[in-house]
Amino acid sequence: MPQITIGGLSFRYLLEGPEGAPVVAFSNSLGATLEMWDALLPALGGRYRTLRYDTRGHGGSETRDAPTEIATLAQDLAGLLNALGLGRAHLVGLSLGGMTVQALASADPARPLSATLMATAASMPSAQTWNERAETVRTQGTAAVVEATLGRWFTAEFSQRAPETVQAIRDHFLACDPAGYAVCCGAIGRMDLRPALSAITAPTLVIAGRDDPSTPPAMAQEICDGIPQAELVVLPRAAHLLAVERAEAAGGYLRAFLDRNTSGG
Ligand SMILES: O=C(O)CC1=CCC(=O)O1
Repeated sequence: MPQITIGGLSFRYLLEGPEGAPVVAFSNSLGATLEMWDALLPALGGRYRTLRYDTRGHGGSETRDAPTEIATLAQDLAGLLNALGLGRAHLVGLSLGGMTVQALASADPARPLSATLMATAASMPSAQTWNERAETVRTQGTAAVVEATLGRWFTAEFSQRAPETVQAIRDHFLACDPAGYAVCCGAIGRMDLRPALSAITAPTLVIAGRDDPSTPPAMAQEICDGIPQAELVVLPRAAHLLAVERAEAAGGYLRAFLDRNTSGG
């Protein structure tokens, strides 16, 4: 898979789809990789050029083991789009990826053609909780938190029905660099994007999972309340990693939203 250097760090990415088509860029959640979008992408029907990448410190992307903010993750995404000559794009992120998209869309409102924020939040309690999780992972690896994490990411029903899918996500999570994971925990703990939400002028779709214990629908509602042009969808039978668990449904809402916000769509 290709690598590209942004700000002195090497990032793993995947650019697919017809050249010249509108670009849709995808940003992954904490402890996942660009493969988390595999099941959702077919819903876009080959109409879009899709860019996926591993967030710094995840999968095949490097990180610096130093305090890092969500704004820095947003600069990574902007730098990647610029380096690939892609410019404006529809931005899609889940959880940490959704925080990255909120930060980029508020810092540079002209950048997104639209923003889709899945299972995410503008602030997450509490800094202490995130620091404790970071410390656990630094000292014991991601294995120490994998069971609890998968319990938040998937409903019990889905874990029983799709064990191979869950296993693939588990494998990526276990392979995540502990420092990369911990650095992002610190960024989430310090994050407060709420004052910046009103700067987002792009059409915005917020998708929440009704059964998501990590970023429940109330957090999605808070985002919607802060963004002038936001619409909310709450998916039933969906825990946190709804782009995997409800790939078809989430992909269907995304596709309809993108089509509505693409000229000629
Ligand atoms: O790890 C979790 O359960 C919740 C989470 C917060 C940010 C993210 O990407 O995942």
